[in-house]
Amino acid sequence: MTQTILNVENLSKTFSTKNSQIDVVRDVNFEVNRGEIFGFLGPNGAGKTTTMGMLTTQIRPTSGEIILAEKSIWGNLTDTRKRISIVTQHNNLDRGLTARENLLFHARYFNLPSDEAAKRADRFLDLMDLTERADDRVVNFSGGMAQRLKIARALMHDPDILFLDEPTTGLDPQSRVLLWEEIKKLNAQGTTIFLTTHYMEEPEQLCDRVAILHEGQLKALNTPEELKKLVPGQNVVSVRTGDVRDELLSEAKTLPEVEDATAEMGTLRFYMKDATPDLGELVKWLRSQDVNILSMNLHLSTLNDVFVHLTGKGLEQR
Ligand SMILES: Nc1ncnc2c1ncn2[C@@H]1O[C@H](COP(=O)(O)OP(=O)(O)OP(=O)(O)O)[C@@H](O)[C@H]1O
Repeated sequence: MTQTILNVENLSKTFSTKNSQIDVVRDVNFEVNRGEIFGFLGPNGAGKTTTMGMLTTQIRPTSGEIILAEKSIWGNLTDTRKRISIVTQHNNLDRGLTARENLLFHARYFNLPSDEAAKRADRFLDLMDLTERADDRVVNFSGGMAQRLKIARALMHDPDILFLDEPTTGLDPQSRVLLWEEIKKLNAQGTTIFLTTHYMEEPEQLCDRVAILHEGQLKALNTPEELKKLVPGQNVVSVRTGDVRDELLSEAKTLPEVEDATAEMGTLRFYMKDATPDLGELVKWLRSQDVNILSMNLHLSTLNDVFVHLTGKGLEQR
């Protein structure tokens, strides 16, 4: 049976600056199930880090409630902080210590007996593929290794839920894929994971469910497969062109094969009705409209298409 570990109810955060107030998170509601990988997807500035800050007791909400395992997170902060763990975007490892020393130091902070700490350090170094580098100083680690070590450290006190803030930002593609594999392994061993990301591939690869955040509001929440069904036709033709005129878009929407059309940053997107659309007809029409086609591709809908469909903007766009 599905068990809820985290309930977020009517969560809002307004920051006050000198001249104005900014509503960064606006009445957000969701639940995270025990054992799942829950993704929080949105472009830069959507409010993901602020939400994570509230879920991990680092930022006080303006209003709303956060319940972890049936208790308000604000009731007993020491207890809450034992039950959660967060891996932030900053490299806050002690670079002068070895990988293993970083883990043992963290364990001391949580008062773990030293034999238990040593066992756990071995286990998590192994899980994160760092055993061979366990006694090397962190100063020599690559970005991917440092990120894996931060996750190993976060596991040392056996949290109920692990928060990962944009875990693969700044990593090269190979390290990103490796980290995805480590996260999957970790989840297969029972760890509940909440992760924020602005990469659409990440939740497609990793997450059981994904919440889509735009300008502080939750736009949709479901499995990646169900979210993709929100895109009409589920087949998308993207045409990159320098020139996207308003009248072009409204005419595109009336084409017989086209269910819907959007434009963002010099790219026209045609949501096709048919699974095997006649691209020749589309090209003919684009030429008749004097559209300069820089590139064109047909793909099954992605989470970026879902985002564009819901917000009119791409994930790369603010
Ligand atoms: N302490 C603060 N005071 C004022 N504004 C803030 C503060 N913290 C964040 N913001 C603003 O809130 C908005 C959302 O920021 P947040 O970092 O939560 O977004 P994000 O989705 O995590 O994006 P990113 O990936 O860029 O971190 C941004 O416009 C940011 O400038």
